Amino acid sequence: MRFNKMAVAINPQNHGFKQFVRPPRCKIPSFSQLDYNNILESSQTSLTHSLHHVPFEFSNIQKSFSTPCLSLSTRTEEDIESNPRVEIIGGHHAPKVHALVVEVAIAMASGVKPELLASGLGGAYLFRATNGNAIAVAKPADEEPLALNNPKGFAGRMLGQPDMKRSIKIGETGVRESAAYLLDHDGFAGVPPTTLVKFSHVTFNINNSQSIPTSTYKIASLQRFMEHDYDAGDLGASGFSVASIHRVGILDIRLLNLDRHAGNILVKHGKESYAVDSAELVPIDHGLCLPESLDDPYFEWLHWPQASIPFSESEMEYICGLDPFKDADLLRNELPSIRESSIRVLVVCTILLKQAATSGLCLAQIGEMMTRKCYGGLEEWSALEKICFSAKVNIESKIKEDDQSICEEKERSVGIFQFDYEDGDGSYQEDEEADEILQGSAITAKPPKIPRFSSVRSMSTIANPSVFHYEEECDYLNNKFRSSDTLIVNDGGKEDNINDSDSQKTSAMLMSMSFGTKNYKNDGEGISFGEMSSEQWSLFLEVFEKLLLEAFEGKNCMCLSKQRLGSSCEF
Ligand SMILES: Nc1ncnc2c1ncn2[C@@H]1O[C@H](COP(=O)(O)OP(=O)(O)OP(=O)(O)O)[C@@H](O)[C@H]1O
Repeated sequence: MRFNKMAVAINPQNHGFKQFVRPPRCKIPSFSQLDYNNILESSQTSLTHSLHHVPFEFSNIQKSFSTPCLSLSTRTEEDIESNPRVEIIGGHHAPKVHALVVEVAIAMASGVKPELLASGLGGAYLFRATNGNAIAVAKPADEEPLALNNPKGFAGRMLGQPDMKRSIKIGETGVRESAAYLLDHDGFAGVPPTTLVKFSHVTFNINNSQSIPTSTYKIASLQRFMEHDYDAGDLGASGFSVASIHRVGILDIRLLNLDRHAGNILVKHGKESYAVDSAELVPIDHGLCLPESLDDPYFEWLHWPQASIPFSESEMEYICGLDPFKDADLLRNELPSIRESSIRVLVVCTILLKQAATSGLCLAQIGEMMTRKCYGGLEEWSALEKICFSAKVNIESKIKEDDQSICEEKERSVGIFQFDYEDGDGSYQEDEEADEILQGSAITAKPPKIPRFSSVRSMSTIANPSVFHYEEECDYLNNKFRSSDTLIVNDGGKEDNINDSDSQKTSAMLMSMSFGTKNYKNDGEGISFGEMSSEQWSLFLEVFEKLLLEAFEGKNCMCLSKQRLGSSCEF
């Protein structure tokens, strides 16, 4: 097929592609003259890019050679229904993705079939144009590593079950690929155009063993194919520029990338061949970004010397310009299937990046703060996790105090049982005494009682987290949660034992800590933020930012970079 015989027209009324009938002797612009991107982006088309919507003029393709969809006039509805199709289903407003989808649609219309790529653990397929040039890489959700239809022998789990990482569910990596591209503002890190699509009637892998009826469509990520010479694993890092590594690292920190191994950085040499610094790095494979809880990231660049060089002025400008709340809204609008818990991880990590960079930390130091350590087979929480845990405990105690005040207020206003709590002078008794009264009392209906936290810690801790101490707070919580006979009466009057579910988990978590060294051991569950109400979330962020500031005190990037680089390393 010669592309200069093809024309694309947009119908502004329905924002879709309109069948295009060329008037006689009308000049058709050549493919190169068509500014694909501008036409497609300005149309704001967000509808199906199905083949029967894409108009073609095929001058040199024989009908017998092509797929039925090429003959617009003779197609029946049935033909059209079974034609291969591709449509965008997430990230509609990302730049350059409409053009990509159209190119793939055209290729499919020409009978091109996706080719399974050998590398990677998941099903990744290459789409080529009819001239053989690679256009895009598609990764169907049900062919991810461990998923049902994985073509490389790593199948078995149902969609929605935990992926290779517990904090990401199977079948949900494609949406993360699309998110990474959306969040890579102005192509800062160079993530190739990526979108979430639905392929219908396209031949991908189906494992025969499954008894479930097969569907005619697959959800997949679709990414622009990037020409490259190697991946970073084939080369030493010394040929990469500081800037190119920083850009990838900044993205990984914001997105808490759990999978930045060297194979996920493509390397393209500059025109002036193999000169140092001329290599362009292209980050791919962002399926394990934005976990639903804090997790252990993998940053290949962490020990590359370039990561210890301070951020440049322009990098600082980019970092300072990041707005985590705008980014969160962008994801909510463009990719509604991304869970709030993942969006909150993005917010936390972006705040960390911004504060750390303004405090003078370099990429390696920030990456280290986010990475768990392993001692003798035991995993220790990362510094970021410790700070988040601390902020969570801090706000939990405030929330419980608030709940308690509400309960007390209720009691006062109802006016019953009040005598049980009051001293002779009418003042309220301290926790222990009140507990004794409650447990020993013969009253049938117990008033609501929530475990209290030290009143001394109350609001002042929230207002000034610097007075918060892990040991004090955690010892207190441990003691509280250890007493199995403590009861809560919730609003509905139903009794719950405090030793179940969340409280038990919290208790176990607290018990597993070594307070002397603050070597908090990880119990496998990451810290998550999804369960917080919006008020709790705002409060959490307030405390988190204050604790972060404290953590950065005394750290100096330059000292560390000297240590790391020695004297022979120059960039
Ligand atoms: N945008 C792209 N441009 C060029 N090549 C690509 C692109 N995306 C993927 N590839 C190629 O396809 C291979 C598999 O892709 P990818 O790493 O994304 O798949 P995966 O199954 O998620 O891999 P992994 O096992 O690392 O999780 C890559 O190693 C790379 O060679």
